[in-house]
Amino acid sequence: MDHPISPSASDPTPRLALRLWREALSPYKGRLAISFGFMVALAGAEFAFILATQWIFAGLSPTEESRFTANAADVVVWGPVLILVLGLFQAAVFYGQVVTSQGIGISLMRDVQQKMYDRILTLDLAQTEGDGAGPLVSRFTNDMAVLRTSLVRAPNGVRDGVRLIGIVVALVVLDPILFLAVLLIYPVVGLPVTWLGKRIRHLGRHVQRQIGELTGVLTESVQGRRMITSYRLEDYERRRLGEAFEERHRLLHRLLRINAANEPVITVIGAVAIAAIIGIAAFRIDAGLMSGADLVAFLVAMALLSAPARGLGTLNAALQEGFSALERMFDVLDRRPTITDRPGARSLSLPAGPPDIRFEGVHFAYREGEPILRGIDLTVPAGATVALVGPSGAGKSSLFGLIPRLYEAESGRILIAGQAIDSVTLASIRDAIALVSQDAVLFDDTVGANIRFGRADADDEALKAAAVAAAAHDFIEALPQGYQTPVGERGEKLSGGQRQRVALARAFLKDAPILLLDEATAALDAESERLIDEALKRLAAGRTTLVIAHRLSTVCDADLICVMDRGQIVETGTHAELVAKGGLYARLAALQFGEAT
Ligand SMILES: Nc1ncnc2c1ncn2[C@@H]1O[C@H](COP(=O)(O)OP(=O)(O)OP(=O)(O)O)[C@@H](O)[C@H]1O
Repeated sequence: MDHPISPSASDPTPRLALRLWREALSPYKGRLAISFGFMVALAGAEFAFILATQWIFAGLSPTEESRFTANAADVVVWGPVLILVLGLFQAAVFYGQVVTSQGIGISLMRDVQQKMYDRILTLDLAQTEGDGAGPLVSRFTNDMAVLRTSLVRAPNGVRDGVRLIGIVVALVVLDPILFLAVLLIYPVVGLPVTWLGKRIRHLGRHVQRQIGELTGVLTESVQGRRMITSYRLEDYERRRLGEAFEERHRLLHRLLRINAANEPVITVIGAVAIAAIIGIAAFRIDAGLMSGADLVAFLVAMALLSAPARGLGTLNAALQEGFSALERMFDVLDRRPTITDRPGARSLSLPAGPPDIRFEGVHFAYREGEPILRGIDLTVPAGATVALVGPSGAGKSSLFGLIPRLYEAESGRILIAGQAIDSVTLASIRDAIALVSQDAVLFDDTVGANIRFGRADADDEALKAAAVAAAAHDFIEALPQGYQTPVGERGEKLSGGQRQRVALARAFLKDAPILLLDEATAALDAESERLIDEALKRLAAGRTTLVIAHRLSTVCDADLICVMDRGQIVETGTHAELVAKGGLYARLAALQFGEAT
């Protein structure tokens, strides 16, 4: 696996942002431009709103001669209209901005999801199975959720930035000197708020930790009732728990006081700031450098400033979280499969009849140093049925997995019709193999669709013929919607035996020359067992079949039985030969098939 993007000492954010742009955002250039246009329009509307208040208040200020100034008549008519129009315009661009920019986020998520899934489909099984599956699924669930939050907040942050610029320009236009004064005042009055915020977070963590400790003590104490009662430790425990309850009470009270102080402190600070502004403004108005209307507009602008300023304050945290989720998602996109077609690989060329399969000195391990298959030599003659038996963990399923190249052998060769499987294309090998596994994997679709996975272009006649051959047609016809009946998640609406027959029908439809059959271990009722047995016989006829056998009837019918133990083939022969030999098979058969042997 290569990981070009890995956490490093240097800040990965610029690199991630660049990559996000190149691989995900650039197709949305047009929509991004529109969305930015809306943001600028919104900022413009706010700017206009501030100046409109100034114009209105300038018009409505009483003068000595009359109750209104000269342009009052205009203001009385047009003031309300202007505010209304600006409000409507703001509402419309706000809506447009949210829909376009968050719409881009939603589309981007779909793209990344699709890309990740496409990548996963190409990966080796080893990279996605077992331990690998959980983290991969979490890329789609947890990381996607985090990314979604960021994708909502990032455009809001840009919008807040643009709005802030508009408001600051308005403040400068109204009175640059007063604006400078605000710039100096704000950091000073802002300090207590920051300090309070830190205290609240600190205390909050403390409370969380104490709750954890208390839970531990409580659990210990409640579970230890037997001990407490028999040793009469009640008083000791009451004191011990009492101290913990008291500590919690004390912490919660502190948190309460500090939380309760938060709002009042903000109010006081706001009052101090506004008082300072009014104080300074009073001097400037008195000196004729500023009008009362300027001051009103200035205060309106200050009020408008707080929302975008708060939004920008929390933007960074949201972005950082989003980027780390994105990094983990890119990591999936950067993975590469190791089992691939060799350059210039040709299709497997198949003989007219079924092909033979040969294993030559095959060694295999999932992890280095833990060999699973150790020197497998095995020939499955063309058209024959070979049964694999052996204790659990012997390596039977692993041997199966090597044939369609789900996993790669460490050494040795596997040949189909004389061609090494790693020299031909993956698609042609997988086309030549029908796999019927014991868990009979069905997807949440109709019965018909599940069979058709065998061969997508099969017509209804072929579909029905396959179902008949698999002894599935009758039960399917009896379902409420016949072939159109949904099977439910993992085929839960069908019985175990029915699921297996659907899986068999799929293999009939695929009509591949090689059959890999992993028999069900779960017991079926006698009727299902008989139907499946007969279907299997029909399916194996004229194909080269390798079967992991769990049933007596299968081993008795096999041309050859290979007994595996700890990664090796330890015995081969027919059922009768192996029973007579009295080795591992004889013991296994006695255990597994009981008196039947
Ligand atoms: N995907 C995997 N990753 C790592 N180890 C695995 C994996 N699959 C199987 N193994 C290990 O390989 C060994 C052989 O397993 P395998 O499934 O091939 O045996 P089996 O003979 O088919 O057993 P069973 O009849 O129980 O299915 C076991 O020790 C198992 O734990």
